[in-house]
Amino acid sequence: MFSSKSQPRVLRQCYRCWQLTQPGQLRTFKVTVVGAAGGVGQPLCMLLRLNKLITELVMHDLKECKGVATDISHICTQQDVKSYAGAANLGKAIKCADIVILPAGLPRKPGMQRDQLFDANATVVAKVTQAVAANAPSALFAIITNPVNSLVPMAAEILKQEQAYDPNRLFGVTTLDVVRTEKFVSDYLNVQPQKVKIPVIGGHSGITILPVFSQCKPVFTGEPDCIAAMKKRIQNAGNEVVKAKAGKGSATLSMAFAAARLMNAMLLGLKGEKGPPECVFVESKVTECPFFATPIEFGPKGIAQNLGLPELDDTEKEDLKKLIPELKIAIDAGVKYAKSL
Ligand SMILES: NC(=O)c1ccc[n+]([C@@H]2O[C@H](COP(=O)([O-])OP(=O)(O)OC[C@H]3O[C@@H](n4cnc5c(N)ncnc54)[C@H](O)[C@@H]3O)[C@@H](O)[C@H]2O)c1
Ligand SMILES: O=C(O)C[C@H](O)C(=O)O
Repeated sequence: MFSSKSQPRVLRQCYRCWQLTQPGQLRTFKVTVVGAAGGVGQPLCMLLRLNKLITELVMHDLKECKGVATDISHICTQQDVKSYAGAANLGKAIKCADIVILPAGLPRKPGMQRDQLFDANATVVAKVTQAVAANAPSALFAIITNPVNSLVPMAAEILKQEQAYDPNRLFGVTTLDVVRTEKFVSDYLNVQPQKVKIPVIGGHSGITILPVFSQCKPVFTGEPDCIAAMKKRIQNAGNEVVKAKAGKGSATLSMAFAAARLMNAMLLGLKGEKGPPECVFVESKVTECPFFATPIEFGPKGIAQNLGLPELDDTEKEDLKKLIPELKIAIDAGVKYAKSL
């Protein structure tokens, strides 16, 4: 185990535990990144080093990630950085984490669909889910690993089997779809991306990704043809990156940015502050799909409020009708797999 504060270890107690014993101290937060040595994991850890709400950043990977952790620990922000390698150390890495974020597993190669990753990545997510149930059942658990549409329902089922399921604490990360949409819309409208607010609902694959242009702020001024083209680009943006990387993986840096943004909203919620809502794939009753991404407000126990379906125009209602059967199939595949374990 690597620890940035490992000298002298005998005299030290965990900074987070020490802080919690101090009168008047605010809550501190431990975030564990599982898959931390990977393409998404490394830049995500770097961005999380900049988050003042995190007091302990723990990196875990099957591979040795001491080098990356040492490197990242030299960034001059106040945080304890630890790293663990190997399946045997997963429990220790996760123990008592406030948030576990999971970018572990295989990325796509050109020509692949996300659901073709299911066989390889279901095993990874299942193992990590069991470890979360055993070591950090109160943690918020955010899954980046693809296919999100199947692996999040699968994780929910495993958590139920382990009697550790709280639907307010399990999330599929779809923030990259929102980040992309904000960027493409801001370029079109010629405004700053930070000024654009637009919900992206549904799931995280093809037509299940539904950007709700009718609710865009500022108002999206494009004609229907332009909206259709932009919607298609958003739904295929993952492919755009996979193709451009030509066999060297899928989106990593933009994903890290998106996940760091989501982590900040969740941490603000945990701290009891009202952060910005973010669209996330969660257990849901807003449509016929048992899991669905809608804008979520975070609080001290995870989901504080699901803001539900935004108002939709006629085209968006049609798109919603089309996406539901596809999303249901993906959800069922995850649940079926979990039940077969
Ligand atoms: N939700 C999204 O929007 C989104 C965006 C980008 C990538 N992804 C997904 O994220 C995943 C990771 O992508 P990447 O580019 O970082 O891949 P990568 O291959 O670069 O990194 C994955 C890392 O996971 C580690 N790993 C594998 N199994 C593990 C286990 N059981 N425990 C701990 N670590 C383990 C590997 O050693 C590796 O370091 C992929 O499934 C990809 O499709 C999702
Ligand atoms: O496209 C992928 O496979 C990775 C990710 O889901 C993305 O949207 O970029």
